[in-house]
Amino acid sequence: MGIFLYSKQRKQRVESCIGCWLFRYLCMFHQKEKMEDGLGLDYLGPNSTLYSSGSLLSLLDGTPPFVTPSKTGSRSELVMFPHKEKMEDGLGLDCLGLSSGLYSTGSLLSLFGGTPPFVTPSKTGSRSGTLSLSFKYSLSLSHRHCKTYRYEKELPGVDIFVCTADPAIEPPIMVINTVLSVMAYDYPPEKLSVYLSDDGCSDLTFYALLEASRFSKQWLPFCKKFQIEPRSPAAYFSTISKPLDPIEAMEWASIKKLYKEMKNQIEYATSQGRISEEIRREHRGFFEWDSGTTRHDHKTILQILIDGRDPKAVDIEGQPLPTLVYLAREKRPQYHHNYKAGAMNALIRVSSKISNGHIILNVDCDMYSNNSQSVRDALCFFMDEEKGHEIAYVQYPQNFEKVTKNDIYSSSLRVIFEVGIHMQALSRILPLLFKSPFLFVVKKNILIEFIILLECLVMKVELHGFDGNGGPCYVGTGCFHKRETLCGRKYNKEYKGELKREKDWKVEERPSELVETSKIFANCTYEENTQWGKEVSLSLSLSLSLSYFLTNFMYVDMQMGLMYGCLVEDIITGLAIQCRGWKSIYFNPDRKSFLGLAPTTLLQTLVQHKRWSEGDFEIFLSKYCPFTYGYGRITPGLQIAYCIFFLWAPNCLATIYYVVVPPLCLLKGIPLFPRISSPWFLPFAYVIIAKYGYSLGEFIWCGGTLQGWWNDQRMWMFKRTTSYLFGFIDIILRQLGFSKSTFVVTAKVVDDDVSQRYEQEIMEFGTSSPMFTILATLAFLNLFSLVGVVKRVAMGVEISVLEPLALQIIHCGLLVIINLPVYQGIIFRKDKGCMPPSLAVKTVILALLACSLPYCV
Ligand SMILES: O=c1ccn([C@@H]2O[C@H](COP(=O)(O)OP(=O)(O)O[C@H]3O[C@H](CO)[C@@H](O)[C@H](O)[C@H]3O)[C@@H](O)[C@H]2O)c(=O)[nH]1
Ligand SMILES: [Mn+2]
Repeated sequence: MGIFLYSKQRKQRVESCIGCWLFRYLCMFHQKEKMEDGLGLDYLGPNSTLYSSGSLLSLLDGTPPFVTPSKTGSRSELVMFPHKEKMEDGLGLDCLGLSSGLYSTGSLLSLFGGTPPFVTPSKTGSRSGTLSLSFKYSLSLSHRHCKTYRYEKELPGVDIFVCTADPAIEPPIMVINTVLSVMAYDYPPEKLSVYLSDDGCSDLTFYALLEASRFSKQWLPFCKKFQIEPRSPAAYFSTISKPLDPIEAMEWASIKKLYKEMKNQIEYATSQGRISEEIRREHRGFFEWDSGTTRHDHKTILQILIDGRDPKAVDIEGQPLPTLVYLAREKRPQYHHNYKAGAMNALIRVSSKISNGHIILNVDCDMYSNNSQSVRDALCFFMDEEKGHEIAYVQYPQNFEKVTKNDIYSSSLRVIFEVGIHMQALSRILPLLFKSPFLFVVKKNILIEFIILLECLVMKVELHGFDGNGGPCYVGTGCFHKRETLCGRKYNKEYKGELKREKDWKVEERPSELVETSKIFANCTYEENTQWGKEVSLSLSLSLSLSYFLTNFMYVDMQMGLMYGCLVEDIITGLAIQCRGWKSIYFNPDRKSFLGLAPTTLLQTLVQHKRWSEGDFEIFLSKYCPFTYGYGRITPGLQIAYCIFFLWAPNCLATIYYVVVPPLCLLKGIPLFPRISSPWFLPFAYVIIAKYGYSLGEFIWCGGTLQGWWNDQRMWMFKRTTSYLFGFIDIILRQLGFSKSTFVVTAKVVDDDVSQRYEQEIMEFGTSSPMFTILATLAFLNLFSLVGVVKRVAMGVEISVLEPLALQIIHCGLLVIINLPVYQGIIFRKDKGCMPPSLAVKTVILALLACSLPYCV
């Protein structure tokens, strides 16, 4: 065991716990190869990859043959060509409106004034050499337009589910901003339905949604008329200042005023904690809340606030509005509500009666849409005539707004989601490079090869790595699903998926009848003796023969909706879908599609990670372990990829060892590592430098700062010694039948002074928590150990005596430096975010006790 096992590494891979560097590199190369031969990543994220390289290379001279990486021949044959053909004949990406997505990804298009021949890779490029640009453009334009028209009509219905759980920690004004942003998608409104699931069953949230339904009549036409982005009013008004155009400016001012009024009213009601009688009388929906209604005990409340079928449901310009529905599913103390998974399943059923959209988008209430094209972009994958039928879901990354520069809590999950901002930088530098004498030395295409290789390397960060092996996991928000795959359908080669099918969805019932008949689907008893949320455990052979028997039948895998009993319902559901043979897509365009709120206090972050690591590890120990359940169903690469997350929790053991044992041994003078003069020191030094160099390089490539990386290292250590430890213990206790898991909803509001400290990147403690007790005790333990060494030196102990302990001293010193914010929080700070004094006393005593341990044995 070496110090290199000391787990401060950022990617939390399996090997950090078991020392399997080899394993890691096998895993990496596997992913890399996938990307290079193009079977994986590029297909699954064609635009992010191809067009980013496209935009870069176009700057050189726009020669498209270089756009496709050379090794992707096989990929191109397999996948890109269908896309390409579609782009050329206008059936695919462009006609669905992805072209605008391409503009926003900074693609070639923007450089050539939208001239399509340059959008597509190699074959088109050579053609464009033979045909004149304008001739081809005018040809494709006419061709394209009629196909666009045809596709527009074929667009499927899309149901959007927004989940909220508690008006106190998820303020209604934030929730409706998310709702408004998704209502304003650039998509035919008659095919769009937005559902808000309120697990808090709060009339405050209902009131906010009612206000939003009124405001949408002005907001939606405004968004569409001026093509604004983002379409969450709060985000729009906080980022975009008054437009210069006088007409737009006037409308801007009036709609801003309207928004402010609405916001004030909602916030006033929220601060009062109740709805006034006057407002109550405005809508009969409020009468559903009677004196007996409590959050955990109430009947189903379902209200269709905008009925898309109603010809009178139009905005101020007479254009139809999307359907808008409020749902608080029934809750009874004797029935487990299964948290978000339960809410989603109720939504799936209720929506199947009301609008039955073929595609379902799921967003958390704190994640607004930042890109009005996202629906059309996602549909390009589903509607692809060659490969679309294989795809179960399209996952966008989770991006966060208001993350501070150095991301003190490391909440942006940069390496997990990021594609590599370096592309933008490179695209600026390269043209200069090519103009330089450097060109004479290195041949242009060799350099291009090199860049592409570099790109492959950098893009190989976690979700992109998944993408190379069959598709990303489902991460709970910003994900488009095919309804039927979410309802348990198994992939079947013969089935080509009929997106048009539900276009004919007609509901004849009157609105009040429709509400009554749909309500039943959200009742507690509805799921009794059904497959919702569960999977019937059949013996393997039986299930195999059944599957065989039912191949042409509909739902084979005996499980419907999101799965219950797991804290990360999203991950396990995605895994189950992939195991049913489906592919998924990771799509990460330059213009972020969704922006959410990251936790802004240390405790929130640690609690969130406890839930994640606990849920993930639980899957690993369950029958859904990717290595056993996934065997033969998903690729080995994907099995390994899942385990990057699933083994977060047990990682705590290695870290705790390295934070506790070396300082204790140092106190007693027991050397644990080789001397600096010994040749055995070299492998240690190599691994430490290589590991941290790699991690730092990766972080910077992904757009982070040096300080950000250091913060990230600290957060990994904190998470591993607290969140993962608690998650690990909870799982063990649960296996033994001692405890039950609970979903602790992350708070989305903090006091002003807390958010001020967050902006100043000052670490927030403020309360007593067992997690802080551990952090502070470990920090003091290392400090005391280091002080012990300094004392020995001061007392005249020769340096040579300490030489065998050199690595341990450095290790301890680094831990002290990384823990500086903890000491500050205990000793130097006096603000409200400091550590409570009682905690300080307790942890110092604990650390002293620990320090005395080596002397007792
Ligand atoms: O009983 C519940 C609990 C939560 N939620 C909603 O679930 C979402 C996620 O909750 P949050 O506290 O924000 O958790 P996060 O850790 O930020 O969420 C991530 O991780 C979760 C799994 O742990 C996924 O469900 C989420 O989609 C994913 O964004 C929120 O919209 C909640 O309103 C419910 O609807 N009902
Ligand atoms: Mn969240």
